[in-house]
Order: sequence, then C-alpha cells, then structure tokens
Amino acid sequence: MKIEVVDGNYYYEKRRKKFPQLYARDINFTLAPGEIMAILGPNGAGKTTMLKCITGLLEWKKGMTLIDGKPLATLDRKELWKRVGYVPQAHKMVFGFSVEELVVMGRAPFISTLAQPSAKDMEAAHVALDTIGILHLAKKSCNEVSGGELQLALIARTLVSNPEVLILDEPESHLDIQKQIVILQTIKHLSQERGISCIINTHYPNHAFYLADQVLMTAKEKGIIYGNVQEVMTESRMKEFFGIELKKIIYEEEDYLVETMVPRALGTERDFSNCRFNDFQ
Ligand SMILES: Nc1ncnc2c1ncn2[C@@H]1O[C@H](COP(=O)(O)OP(=O)(O)OP(=O)(O)O)[C@@H](O)[C@H]1O
Repeated sequence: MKIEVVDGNYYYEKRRKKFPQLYARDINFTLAPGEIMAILGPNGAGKTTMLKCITGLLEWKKGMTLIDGKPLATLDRKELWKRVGYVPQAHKMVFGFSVEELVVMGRAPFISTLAQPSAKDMEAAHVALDTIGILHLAKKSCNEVSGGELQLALIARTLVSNPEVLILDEPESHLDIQKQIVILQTIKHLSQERGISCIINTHYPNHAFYLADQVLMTAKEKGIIYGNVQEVMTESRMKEFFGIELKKIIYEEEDYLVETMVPRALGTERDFSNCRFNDFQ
C-alpha cells in the first residue's frame, strides 16, 4: 500500500486562535510499500495528531491522505481498517478482557456484527501473540499485565488482521530494553518479509537509525523536515529541533555497525590530574 500526504495541516478548534496551524509548514510525504518512516519531534509537536490525521481518525483541516493514489475520504472505512493496523500509545486502561480477547478484537473488521470470533480468529490471535513472544499471557486479564505487556498485546492485536500498513505511536515507550528490541526487530521483519509499510512515532534517535528509511521531523516553530534518515538526522538538525547537543556515534565491528546519538550533556568532565604520562600511550 502506498501512503501519501499532500499539503496536510491541522488545528484543534479550542486552540485555533493561538495555533491556527499545528504545523509551521504543511506536511508532504510518500511512503512506498515496505518502507518505514519514523516521526520525531519534541513533546507536544503534534506527532500523535499527525498519525491520527494520516489514518483519518482526525480529518486534516488542509490537504489530504492518499491511499494508492485515492483520497482516503473516498474509501470504505471498514475495508481500510482491514488493511491498516493502528497501535495507539498504551495507557493503563481498565479492561475487563483477557489478553487473547483483546487481541482477537483485531479481527473485528473480518467478523460480521454480533458474530462470535471463530476458531480461525482465535488461532490468528494465538499466532500473533506467539510472534510478539507473549503467548503465555493469553489467558491473563488485561488488568493484571504490566504497561509494557499491554503495549505488546496491542501490537499483537494489529497483526491478527494481516495489515499492509502499521501505524505505531511510541510502541516502545513502556518497554524494557529487551522488549524494545523484540518490537523493533518485529517491525523490521514485518516490513522486510511481508512488505508491510510502517509509520512510527518515536522519541529514540537510535530506533530511527535502526528502522527508518525516511524520517519526518517536526517541532512547532521549526517547521518540518522530511528525507532519508542520514539527511535528516544530523547533529545540527537535532540541535535545531530539540535544542540540545547530540553526538552521533558509530559503533563498528568487522561487518556490523550501530549508529546512534548520545546527549553530550550527560557526559562528565574527565579528571586527568592523577594520570601519569604513560596512561595516555
Ligand atoms: N483533543 C485536543 N484538543 C486540543 N488540543 C490538543 C488535543 N490533543 C492534543 N492537543 C494539543 O496539540 C498539541 C499536539 O499534541 P500531540 O499529542 O499530537 O503531540 P505529540 O508530539 O504526540 O506529543 P508527545 O510527544 O508528548 O506524545 C499539544 O500541544 C497538545 O496539547
């Protein structure tokens, strides 16, 4: 599925006087099938709002989303949600459901109204739980799992409908580092093996380096930059958009490379007063 946004912009009615446009420049991008785009920006920059506008959960006040060249507004919503998986930010919601019930709800576009999920739907839910590595939680109540486990279940819920596109709002934000890696690798695998396109909001520059073909960076007064990850995520751009100095680090082994960015402010001054000359050799 190809997703395009043409001249998109938005405002919240309540805040229209102060912010007649949430984005200082209109949003334009094209995401080809199997590509991953990361959206980065400071808190409040409008990343969640952008995901909602892209998927039609909110209506752009200006511009539009095109799906395979057709305006999203002209598409049948039920058909669209068979093709698009949306993972919202996980809040501790009070669910009376078990994890497998939550996940099988992802099959809803395929289940006729009032019908019970079939054995095939249940099997799809278990496969999705297994893919994410939380099949053992299937029977647990959503009230009893941790925020991170709930986040994983929400991701599994989108996978049961075999989406062509995954839209993920900070999917790694409540997860420990091992589960973050599981999620990032799963997203990459889904894009490479199944050709699923992904749009992911993240606060982690190194996750964008790992995953993204393209990056869209936004900050209220700075506007929007969009391009490939190397073009957009430079030290000077990060300083401009986030107001802090981030240093790009490349860790290399023979045939292995990790790119990341670390905040310079978290370093400490080195004290060389007790070092002997030989220590520097
Ligand atoms: N329903 C709403 N009504 C009015 N203003 C809203 C509403 N939802 C969000 N906003 C405001 O719009 C701006 C963008 O919010 P949004 O949640 O899209 O930002 P974000 O970049 O995703 O933030 P974060 O990184 O903190 O999750 C914020 O200033 C927010 O307070």
